[in-house]
Amino acid sequence: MSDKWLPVSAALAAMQSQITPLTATESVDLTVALDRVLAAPVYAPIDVPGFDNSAMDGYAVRAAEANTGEPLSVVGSAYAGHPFDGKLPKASCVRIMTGAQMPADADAVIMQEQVKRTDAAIVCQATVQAGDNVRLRGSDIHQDAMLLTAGQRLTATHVGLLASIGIAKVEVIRKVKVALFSNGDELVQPGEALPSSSHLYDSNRFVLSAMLQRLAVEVIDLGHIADDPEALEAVFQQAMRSADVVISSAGVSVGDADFTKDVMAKLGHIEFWKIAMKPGKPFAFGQLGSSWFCGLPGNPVAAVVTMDQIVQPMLRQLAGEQVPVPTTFTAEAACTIKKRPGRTDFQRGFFEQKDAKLLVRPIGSQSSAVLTSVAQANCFIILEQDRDTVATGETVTLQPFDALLT
Ligand SMILES: Nc1nc2c(c(=O)[nH]1)N[C@H]1C(S)=C(S)[C@@H](COP(=O)(O)OP(=O)(O)OC[C@H]3O[C@@H](n4cnc5c(N)ncnc54)[C@H](O)[C@@H]3O)O[C@H]1N2
Ligand code: MOO
Repeated sequence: MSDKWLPVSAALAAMQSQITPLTATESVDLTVALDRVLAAPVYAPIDVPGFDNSAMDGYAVRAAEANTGEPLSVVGSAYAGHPFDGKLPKASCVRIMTGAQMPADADAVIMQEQVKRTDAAIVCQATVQAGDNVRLRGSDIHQDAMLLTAGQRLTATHVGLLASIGIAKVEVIRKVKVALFSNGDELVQPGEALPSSSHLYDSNRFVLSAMLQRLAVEVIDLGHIADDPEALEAVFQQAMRSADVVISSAGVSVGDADFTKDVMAKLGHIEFWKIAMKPGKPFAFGQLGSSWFCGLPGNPVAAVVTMDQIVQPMLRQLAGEQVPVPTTFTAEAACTIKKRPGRTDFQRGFFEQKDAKLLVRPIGSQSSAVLTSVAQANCFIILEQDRDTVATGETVTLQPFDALLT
């Protein structure tokens, strides 16, 4: 077990080097495919659109005829799903609606606002180019093109794309199973009365479970465990039998009732338990039989930040996802930002655009016990490990809150 404070990048790299992505797959309906990770690439079986069609309500014409200024007789109509039947005679046009198939020998559509219509004919009032307002077959998706790759996490748009090529079921990696429990004699469950002034509500299990739901993992909620080594051992045994990853909150520091680390070390192997980050310094990572273990710190902000920054990439890798590098921006500090060298700070901040500048400032208390600081913020201000206090106007890195925190 490493007793050193690992830099954040080293902790992430150590975890990344050990995780082998799951390979078991399952076929799921498109209606429940959101956020699942694709097990294989998807190739388009058809062109989209499957036929040339109109982008506007108007008239399908031959551009050369439309530009003569001569009337074009309206010989029929085309609606979405009901094409014009037959050929377009000379000097004529077809009334056409958005999405309707183009008559075979028309090459453009003129919007109805740009024609003068009499009972049976139109005169075009604007110059028409061949191809105007025509959506060509295959202009969105080409048949046989690779539309999505293995390891992509399906967004709402991906679900729409899959529907647009007629796919009703997709092969995805099975869900990662995550067992979660909170720990501490002082904790009381929401809905119950606080028995004394030294009790508080168990918020960590709820915020962590909600964050996990955003990652489409299967959460096995093992509830709240007292500060009792035997009870902890029993829950660890149960968790490691049922889950790929066991996540606990609290008990990883050096207090006399911080048993999590000891029980974990007895049942498995702790790889490291200190990260040079603020908040989130005590964070235990290791192996419990064939499961992984992440021991999150008890302080609520530390639990949230380590779940977002440290556990999330690991769960996504395990889920078979090509894990993207988080988006960051360079911003200007709108005020002094206090910092001591030694740990990478993930300060809760608020960024906004002012003229051509992106300005950011810390928000609320930066104590790791104050959850409202996360609730009011829209980003992390990431201050490098060796950095000292930041003066107003200096450049800092900001990371907008991701889906787990919004
Ligand atoms: N001597 C030292 N003391 C502490 C150190 C240290 O390095 N040396 N590190 C501090 C840091 S940093 C953190 S973070 C905490 C982590 O402590 P634990 O993970 O052992 O957690 P606890 O001590 O049990 O609890 C800390 C704090 O969080 C509250 N808590 C715990 N669980 C929940 C929950 N489910 N919902 C809401 N709040 C929770 C708990 O009541 C405590 O107030 O250690 C520092 N100490
Ligand atoms: O990890 Mo602690 O968060 O600095 O309170």
